[in-house]
Amino acid sequence: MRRILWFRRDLRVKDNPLLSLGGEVLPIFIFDENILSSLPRDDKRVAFIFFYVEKLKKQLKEIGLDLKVFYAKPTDVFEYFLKKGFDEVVASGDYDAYAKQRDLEISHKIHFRYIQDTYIFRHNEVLKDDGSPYLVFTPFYKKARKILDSKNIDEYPLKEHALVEEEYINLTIINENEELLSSSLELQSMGFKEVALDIVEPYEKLQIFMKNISSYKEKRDFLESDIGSRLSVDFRFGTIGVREVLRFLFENSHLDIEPFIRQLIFRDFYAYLLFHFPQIENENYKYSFNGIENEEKYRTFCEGKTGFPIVDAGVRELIQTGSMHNRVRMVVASFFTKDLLLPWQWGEAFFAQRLLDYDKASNVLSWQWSAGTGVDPQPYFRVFNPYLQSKKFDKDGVYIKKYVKELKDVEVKNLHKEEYLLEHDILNYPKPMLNHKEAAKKAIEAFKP
Ligand SMILES: Cc1cc2nc3c(=O)[nH]c(=O)nc-3n(C[C@H](O)[C@H](O)[C@H](O)COP(=O)(O)OP(=O)(O)OC[C@H]3O[C@@H](n4cnc5c(N)ncnc54)[C@H](O)[C@@H]3O)c2cc1C
Repeated sequence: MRRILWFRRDLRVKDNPLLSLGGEVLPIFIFDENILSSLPRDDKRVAFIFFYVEKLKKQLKEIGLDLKVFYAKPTDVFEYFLKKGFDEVVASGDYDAYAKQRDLEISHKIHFRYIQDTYIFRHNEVLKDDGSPYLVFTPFYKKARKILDSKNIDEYPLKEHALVEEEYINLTIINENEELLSSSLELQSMGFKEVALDIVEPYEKLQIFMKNISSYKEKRDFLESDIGSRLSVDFRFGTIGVREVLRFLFENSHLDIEPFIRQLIFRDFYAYLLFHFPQIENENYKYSFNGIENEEKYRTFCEGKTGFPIVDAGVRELIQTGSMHNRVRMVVASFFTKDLLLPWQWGEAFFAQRLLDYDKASNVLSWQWSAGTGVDPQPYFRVFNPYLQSKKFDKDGVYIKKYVKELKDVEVKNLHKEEYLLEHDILNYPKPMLNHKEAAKKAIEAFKP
């Protein structure tokens, strides 16, 4: 068997099912021109992926293999391989519409084999007794948890492979005339800039996180302590496998690991819903109301100048770091869809452009959850009060003051008070752009089925 091993969301050697097949192989990674061409030249994700692609190449060399790296449209890459006598291409699944269509087109050229890696469960592994997909998380979680007790965490053994002869040193570019060009393997060859990244290796994150895992449930929402694992970006690009994390957790089962396992299963649930209900990528699952387009409100939000401290801090954190605390994502998405009544798709796209851990399933489903329009959403009449949220989860205003410097001299208690913010001028910081109570009332009316 001659196989192309297509690394995509699994940028690692350890416990990678791609490397458990054996035979003659050509490992590849494609910087997808269709996706990259619209990104800013200093996109942090491209730099992050590049860092791990180089690392993967090194790791593969250590086991006698290598990685051929392309900057091209994936269909052009497989066109190139057509005459080279490969039996199949193997890759782990990707559930969003673009990825599915891309894989379908490639499967018309070469036999395409999916393997399970990105998620804990296959899309058809956790079903109701009548064979239909679950629509509510808790029963999904209960069934998934039973399966997990007996399987899905074993490590894939690394097999012996023979490396297909190819040129591996350089970056292979396929241009618009389908010509193959060779360039040095660096970000600049694709037109991107080096970006300073604060990369912490996933194993190190896991070690740090395990020290706090017992207080994860109780403290994960609090912004100052911020004790989350920060592994979302690693799950996104497979720089650590979810099976490995689960094995590690089970080895520490004397600690309170369940709340964290629940979140991992949540991630699976969202991908599962996107697989079974692909239309939710763009459309509401529930209720027809879909926000009111308003460019001006949108711009104010994107600049982090709504006058709502917790919302502005979240937006600015995202712009500066490529991340946002989970609790703040929930507050921001609620504010966006309910207070501002903007279409959730706009907010989803705003996050998509900036989140380092951007994942179509988690992002779309979370935005639809916040808007109350998703498969298993919060009730449409639940509107987060941004002031109460910040009072509870950022009591001392540490998070807010970190990202909204204009508020550094404001007394902490006033950061959480609408009347104060509406009535006082704060140098260089706007007044709240709306009254929350009135906005919440309007939202409930608008979303009411
Ligand atoms: C509006 C909105 C948009 C979001 N967009 C994304 C996204 O694009 N990519 C993404 O990975 N997560 C997204 N999330 C979920 C969550 O905010 C992040 O996974 C989390 O903040 C990552 O931090 P962590 O790794 O420290 O998480 P931890 O608290 O350590 O959780 C462990 C892992 O569980 C998973 N997880 C945790 N919470 C959720 C959740 N609510 N939904 C799905 N998976 C979860 C993640 O893979 C995470 O790494 C979004 C949440 C909201 C409310």
